[in-house]
Amino acid sequence: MTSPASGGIAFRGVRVFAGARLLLNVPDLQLTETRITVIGPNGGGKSTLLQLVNGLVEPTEGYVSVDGQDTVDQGRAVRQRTGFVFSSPAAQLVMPTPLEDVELSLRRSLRDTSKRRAAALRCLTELGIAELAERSSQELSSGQQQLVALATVLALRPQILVLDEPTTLLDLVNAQRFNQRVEKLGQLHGITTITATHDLDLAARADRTLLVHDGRIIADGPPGDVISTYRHRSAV
Ligand SMILES: Nc1ncnc2c1ncn2[C@@H]1O[C@H](COP(=O)(O)OP(=O)(O)OP(=O)(O)O)[C@@H](O)[C@H]1O
Repeated sequence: MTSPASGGIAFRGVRVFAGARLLLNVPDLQLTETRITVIGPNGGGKSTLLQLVNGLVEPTEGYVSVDGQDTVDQGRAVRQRTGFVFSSPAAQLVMPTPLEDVELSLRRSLRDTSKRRAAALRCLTELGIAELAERSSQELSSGQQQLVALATVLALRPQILVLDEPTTLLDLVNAQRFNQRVEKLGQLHGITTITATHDLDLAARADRTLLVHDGRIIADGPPGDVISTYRHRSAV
């Protein structure tokens, strides 16, 4: 077992500024649960919090570590084990077809092109989208694109998966399908997931939920309690 000081995701004395403006203030946070959800109003700081986990945002003060590795000093190592899925899949799909995008993710870990192609296909198959492999990515629906974006990240077998409002563009059926696949693969491969979401049903399916408001974590604990606090505060 890892020690509480180094295991999981740790924030110590973290403050993020944009100029003089304080965007996020997290004095002390240790995340060791498998499924974590982050909720809160627009502009509260959820994305900033998530992006600190893999060094996409650097703390102005303090530090963030993943299993003892500093997200700034050891950013590359952290990013190798921490996959990030954005709300807009277009940001993550750069190749003409899904198969080529997953192959691109694997270019460093698998040099042999035929093995790489086979691994990319396996990854698409695992997500139930093998039939999309050679379609034009631009012509896929948002839901299909979001699953392909997830495949490009999962291909690298991350230990931690950070999902920033991943189902915003999806209809109810596709959002449920996406969430079920993430959940199933998370359990299958022992992946920790941290998901920012406005979907409170999804937020409830977690071991721990954080409520972020005005750049601070104002509630933290079992999802039911934290969601009630959020609903209570948001009541108009
Ligand atoms: N690069 C940046 N420069 C300046 N301010 C920023 C930057 N990125 C975010 N902010 C500000 O930081 C605050 C937190 O934004 P953030 O995107 O983290 O919130 P959020 O909770 O994810 O919001 P939403 O639910 O709308 O996605 C906002 O006031 C936003 O305007």
